[in-house]
Amino acid sequence: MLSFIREQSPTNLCKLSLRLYSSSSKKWLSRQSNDVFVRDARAQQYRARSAFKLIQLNDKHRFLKRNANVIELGSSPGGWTQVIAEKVFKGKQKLSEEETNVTSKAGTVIAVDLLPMEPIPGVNILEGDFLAEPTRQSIMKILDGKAVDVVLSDMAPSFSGHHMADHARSMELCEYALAFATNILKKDGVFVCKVSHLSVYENSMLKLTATQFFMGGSEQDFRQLLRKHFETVRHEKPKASRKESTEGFFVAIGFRGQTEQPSDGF
Ligand SMILES: C[S@@+](CC[C@H](N)C(=O)[O-])C[C@H]1O[C@@H](n2cnc3c(N)ncnc32)[C@H](O)[C@@H]1O
Repeated sequence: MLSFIREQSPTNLCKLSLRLYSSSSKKWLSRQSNDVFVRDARAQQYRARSAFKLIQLNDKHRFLKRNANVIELGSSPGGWTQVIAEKVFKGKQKLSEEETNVTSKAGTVIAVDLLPMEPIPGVNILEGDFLAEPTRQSIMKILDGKAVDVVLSDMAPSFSGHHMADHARSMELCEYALAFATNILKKDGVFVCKVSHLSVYENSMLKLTATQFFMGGSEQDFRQLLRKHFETVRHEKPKASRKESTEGFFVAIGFRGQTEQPSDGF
């Protein structure tokens, strides 16, 4: 491959990259227009097709309940948050825009992301790094001592393109999220976390196709850790998660309760 690139003149390389670029953007456009979840997300006014991943996880495991206290990590642009708000505030009179960023008497939803996010009625949106102390302090302030029913993490690092490094960073975010969850969840609480699996790639002429996923050592260790804290641990790949995507989700149900002295979660 490298020798092929070296043999090309600068003009040829330019033409080649333009062809590749336009063919990959065409592919992306055609994938978007043929994707049933993209269409459904538009029809149902979800901000992202990812909303259906959470809908499918919840349809199977039923962890989002009316009036629950829910913390979502990695929430922007807000597809998951819309689903969470629908379930938690279900049956309540439609919350108005003014009720954004308030603590509801019954049911609190806190959505955290590095990126800004459009408001969702009833939801407390925190823009900040979940790993930073001030962000966690803001979460605790909003909770005001309330026990948490569900912690979800759809956090993903900015991908560097180096798969092993991206995988390691993604697992690190999972570990931080779990440490935090085990400090604030109530007994029998639920933790849902996205993981990015290692993959075996079929690499042909600048076409990268993930063909197989497997759990590396760090995911096995993480699953063991989840088993230590939760009664039931399931690995899920909802239909809405693209086959070629290396992502998967752990759903951990039945938090056994805090065993050690609570720390700040890290
Ligand atoms: C896949 S997106 C989330 C999509 C969202 N669940 C939805 O349905 O719209 C992953 C998000 O994780 C966020 N993220 C990554 N690291 C973070 C961190 N340390 N603190 C807060 N958010 C983080 C990113 O900014 C990004 O918006």
